[in-house]
Amino acid sequence: MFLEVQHIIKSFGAEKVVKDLSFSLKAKQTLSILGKSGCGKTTMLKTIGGLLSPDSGKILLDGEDITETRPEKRNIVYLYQEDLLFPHLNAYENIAFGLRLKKIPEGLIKEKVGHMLHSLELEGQAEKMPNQLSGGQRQRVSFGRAISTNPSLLLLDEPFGSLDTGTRQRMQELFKKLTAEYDITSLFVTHDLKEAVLMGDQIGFMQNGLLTVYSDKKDFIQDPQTGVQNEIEFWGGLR
Ligand SMILES: Nc1ncnc2c1ncn2[C@@H]1O[C@H](COP(=O)(O)OP(=O)(O)OP(=O)(O)O)[C@@H](O)[C@H]1O
Repeated sequence: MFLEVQHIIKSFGAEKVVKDLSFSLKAKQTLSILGKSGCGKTTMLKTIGGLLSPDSGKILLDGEDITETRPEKRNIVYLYQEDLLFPHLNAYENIAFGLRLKKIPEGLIKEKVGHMLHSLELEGQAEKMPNQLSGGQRQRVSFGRAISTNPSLLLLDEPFGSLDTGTRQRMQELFKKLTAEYDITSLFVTHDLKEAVLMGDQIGFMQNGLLTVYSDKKDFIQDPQTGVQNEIEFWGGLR
């Protein structure tokens, strides 16, 4: 398995927020994680990304134990809803930022950013500053910046939460396309049931710091805890 999370526990004071978290994920797959506010999703992502240290447990990425590795050395990108672009850099430079840090030659940066802008359907927006872009366009630039450096793992924390329904739907389609094109392995946290089903190759449900990963989408749909059955009954009741 590409990502292996083994018995992670994380507490804040007396509050045990992540309880014995264990799961694994194959390369190039997306695990979507659904859960109510406060159940520990962000804490889980931050622990995997290295922004928080677990009390105990292990994290292996591509066979390497990264539990103690500093966040900037993990090759993991954490992307969240309010993720800010650099306000003084235009769309092109925001995407190029990580590549410049890696000292990639200018010609190659031009090629990679050009390709990314095309994939993100942002041609013609390259020169715009963040405050001249729409919310959905800014989100796409953030996304481009996150994946342009080919991270081993992408952690997405409710990335489309602030977008209107139509834009959100287009971002979901674009995300699917880009994860396939850039061979991305990701954890996708969302409050949205439909989004969880659409985005995940696998689905997990988190409740009170405990994560259940379903081997099959059908099991997820049938489990009364996940809320899918309520949803089906609601829509069925309107017929
Ligand atoms: N730095 C911290 N110090 C103390 N408690 C914290 C800290 N960060 C999170 N918590 C607590 O841990 C619990 C889980 O928070 P977390 O942010 O992981 O939830 P979440 O599932 O991501 O929620 P949401 O969907 O609302 O973002 C909450 O009770 C929160 O108050």
